[in-house]
Amino acid sequence: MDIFRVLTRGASIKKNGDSNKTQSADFSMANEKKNKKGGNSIAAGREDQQMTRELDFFRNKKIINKVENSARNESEKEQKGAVADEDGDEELGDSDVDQAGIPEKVITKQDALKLRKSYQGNVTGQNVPLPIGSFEDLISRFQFDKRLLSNLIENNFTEPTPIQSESIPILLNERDMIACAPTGSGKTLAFLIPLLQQIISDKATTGLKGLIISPTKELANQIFIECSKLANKIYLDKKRPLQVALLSKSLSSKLRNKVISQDKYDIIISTPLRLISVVQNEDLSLGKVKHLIFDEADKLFDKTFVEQTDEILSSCTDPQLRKTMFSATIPSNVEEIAHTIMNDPIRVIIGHKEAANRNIDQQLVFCGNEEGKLIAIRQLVLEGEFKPPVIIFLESITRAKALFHELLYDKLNVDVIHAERTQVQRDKIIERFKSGDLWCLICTDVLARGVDFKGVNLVINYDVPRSAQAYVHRIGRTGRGGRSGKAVTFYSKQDSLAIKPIINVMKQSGCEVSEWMQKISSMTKREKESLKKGKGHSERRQISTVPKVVKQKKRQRKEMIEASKRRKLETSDVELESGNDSA
Ligand SMILES: Nc1ncnc2c1ncn2[C@@H]1O[C@H](COP(=O)(O)OP(=O)(O)OP(=O)(O)O)[C@@H](O)[C@H]1O
Repeated sequence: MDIFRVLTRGASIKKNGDSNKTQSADFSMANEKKNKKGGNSIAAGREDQQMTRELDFFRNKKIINKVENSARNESEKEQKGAVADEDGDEELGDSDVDQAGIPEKVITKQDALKLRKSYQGNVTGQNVPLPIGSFEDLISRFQFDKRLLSNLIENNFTEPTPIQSESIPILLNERDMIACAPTGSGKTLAFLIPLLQQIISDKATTGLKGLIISPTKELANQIFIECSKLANKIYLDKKRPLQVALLSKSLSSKLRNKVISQDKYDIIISTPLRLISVVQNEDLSLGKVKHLIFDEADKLFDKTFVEQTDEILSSCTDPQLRKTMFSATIPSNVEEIAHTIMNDPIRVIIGHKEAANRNIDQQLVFCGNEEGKLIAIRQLVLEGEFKPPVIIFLESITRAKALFHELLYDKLNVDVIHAERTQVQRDKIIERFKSGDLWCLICTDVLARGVDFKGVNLVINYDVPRSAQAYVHRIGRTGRGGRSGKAVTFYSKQDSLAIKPIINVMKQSGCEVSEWMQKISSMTKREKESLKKGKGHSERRQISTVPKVVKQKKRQRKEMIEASKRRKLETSDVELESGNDSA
C-alpha cells in the first residue's frame, strides 16, 4: 500500500511552528550594581518583525513599561538609599507576588527560594547571587547594555527562562558554573547574554575574549547565528563593532594567510578539532580568552573529545579565565572532572538532573523485529500520528541510508544526514527542513544534540539509543521553547536490555509505563553486566521490506546466470582442446 504517496499529495505544513510561547516565570530581582544613568527606553522594533510584535503587543508593552518603571524606581531608590539586610542582601522595597504566590520581584533570599521552588531549581555553591526576575532588571543590577536589551526584545526574548534567571547573574558575577537544564529550555541564551555583556563591559581590551566550544558543526553554526542576532549593531567604540565569528574552514585559512588579524574577533565559536588545528599552527592565540564555555559539556568531556578539550583548556592561559559548562545531561563523572578544573563553581540544576523535557509525550512501541519497525512507521501514518516535521534517529550510517531508501521508495518527502554527507549537503538539508520543504529528516546521532528545529512534532527512535543521555538529547529535538512534542521509541526483542534506562527516564519525567513493559526490561545480574560492557545491542538485521519470494526469485536468477556462464566456459574449453588435438 502506497500510503506515503497519499501523505505527500499537495498538502502543506505550517512553516513557523505554532504560536505557543515559552512558559517562563515572570519575576523580579534584588539590587546589586546600580545603573547611574537610568532613563532607559526600548527602541522600536524592526520593520520585518512588525507582524510578530503586533501579535505580541501586550507582552512587549508590558516589558517596555517594566523597563521604564525600573528606571524610575532606580532614581527614587538612589534618593532614599538602599537598605542592606542581615545577610548583606540589599533591600529594594516590598516583594510583589503573583496570584500563585510566586514573587515577581526577587529581593530577599526567601523570594529566591520561592522562585526556585516554582521551577524546581537547585542552586548550590558559595555566595550564590540571587536570580533575576526579568531582563530589564539587569539594567539596575548590572548596568546592562541598552542595545543588547533592545536586541533581546527585537528577537522576542521578553522574559528569562529559569536557567537564564539563574545563570545570567552568576556569570555576570564572574563565577565558574556547571549548569544542567532540560533540552529546549534556553541554555544558549543563558550563556550568550552574560558573555556579550561582559565583552561590552571589557571594551578596553581588544582580541579574542570569549570562546564557545560545541561538539558539532551544526550546533556551532546555530550558536553563531544566535550570537550574531544579539550582537547586532553593538559597538565597542565608535568604529569598532562587537565581532563574532564561526571558526569555519575558510576563516581558518584566512587566519593562516594573515588575511584577517587574529585580534579581529571578540568571540569565536568552534568545534574542538578545528580550533586545535589553528592553535597548533599558531594562527590563533587563546592567551587572552577570559570566558570559556563548553556547550554540551558532557559530550566534550567524554572519551571522544576529552583529549581535545584538555588541549583547549591548556591553551587558554589567562589566569582570570572563567569556565562554564552547560548540558541537559551532566553525569557524575563529568561533574567530578568539572570540579578539578573549575574554581569554586556554582552548580545549577533545573528540574531533575538528566530528566527528559516534560513537554514531550514519550511512548515505547514494541515492533517484534526489524520488519516490524517499517510496519510501525506505516501504522503511524495510517493513524494520523506521523505529523511532519518528523525526525527519525538510527544508530549507524548504513542503517540511516537503508531506511532513507526504503522511505524514498514509499515516495515520502524525506532526506538523510550523517557524517558521510558533505557540509554543503548537510547545510542544505537543514535549511529545507527548517523552511518546511522537507518533512522528514533521517539522521544518526550527529543531530541528536543542541540543534534547534522549532516546530518538530515527532521524534522517532527507530533504533533504541545507547544510553539514557543519548535518549534525552534525541527526543529533546521536539518539545522545545515551551511547545509540546511527541517521541516514539521502537524496540524489538533484542532491545529488551537497552530499554531499561529509557524506561527510567520516562518514569522520572512523569510518563506512564505499563507494567508488562517494565517486566520485559527487567534484567538478570548477568544481563546487566553485559549491558554495562556495551553488549546490550547485538547485530541488527538489515532494513528491508522486500518480500522473501522476491528475494528468492532474485537469487535463483543470479544462480541461473552464473550456471549459464560456467557452461559456456566449459564448452569453449572443450572446443579448444579438440582443436588442439586436430592440429
Ligand atoms: N527567554 C526566552 N524567551 C523565548 N524563547 C526563548 C528564550 N530563550 C530561548 N528561547 C528559545 O527556546 C528555544 C530553545 O532554546 P535553546 O536552543 O537555547 O535550548 P537548549 O536548552 O540549549 O536545548 P538543548 O539542550 O537541546 O541544546 C530556542 O528556539 C530559543 O530561541
